[in-house]
Amino acid sequence: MTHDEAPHAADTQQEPQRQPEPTKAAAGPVRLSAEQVHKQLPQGWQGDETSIWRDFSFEHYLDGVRFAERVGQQAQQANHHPDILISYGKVRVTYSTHDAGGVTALDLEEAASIIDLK
Ligand SMILES: C[C@H](O)[C@H](O)[C@H]1CNC2=NC(N)=NC(=O)C2=N1
Repeated sequence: MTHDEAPHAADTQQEPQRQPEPTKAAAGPVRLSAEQVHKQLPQGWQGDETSIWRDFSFEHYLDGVRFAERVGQQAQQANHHPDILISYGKVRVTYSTHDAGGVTALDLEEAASIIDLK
């Protein structure tokens, strides 16, 4: 081997063994920013990056109870469960995605849909 054929340092370094990319677990719903939530709030809803909520008014207490039952049935179907506060003449429904620690598209979708249950 002549002098100018001496191996360069780079030639002797082994390429680092690239580790295979770990398979990513299925990504859960993505937590939205306060601005994203504000822009996408369905009509009648209010909230921030931690949760969204809406008050539904009822003439009779039991109408609110029955509405809450319908919301609960849909929540079970969707596997996405809001907090439901039943008061006299009013039901407050609050959505957040526990698994994401904030508001996600799931919350916005469910919120937009439950007006049809009134
Ligand atoms: C295991 C079960 O599917 C999860 O805990 C579901 C159930 N319902 C849920 N409801 C809400 N609001 N947020 C969640 O993250 C959630 N996760």
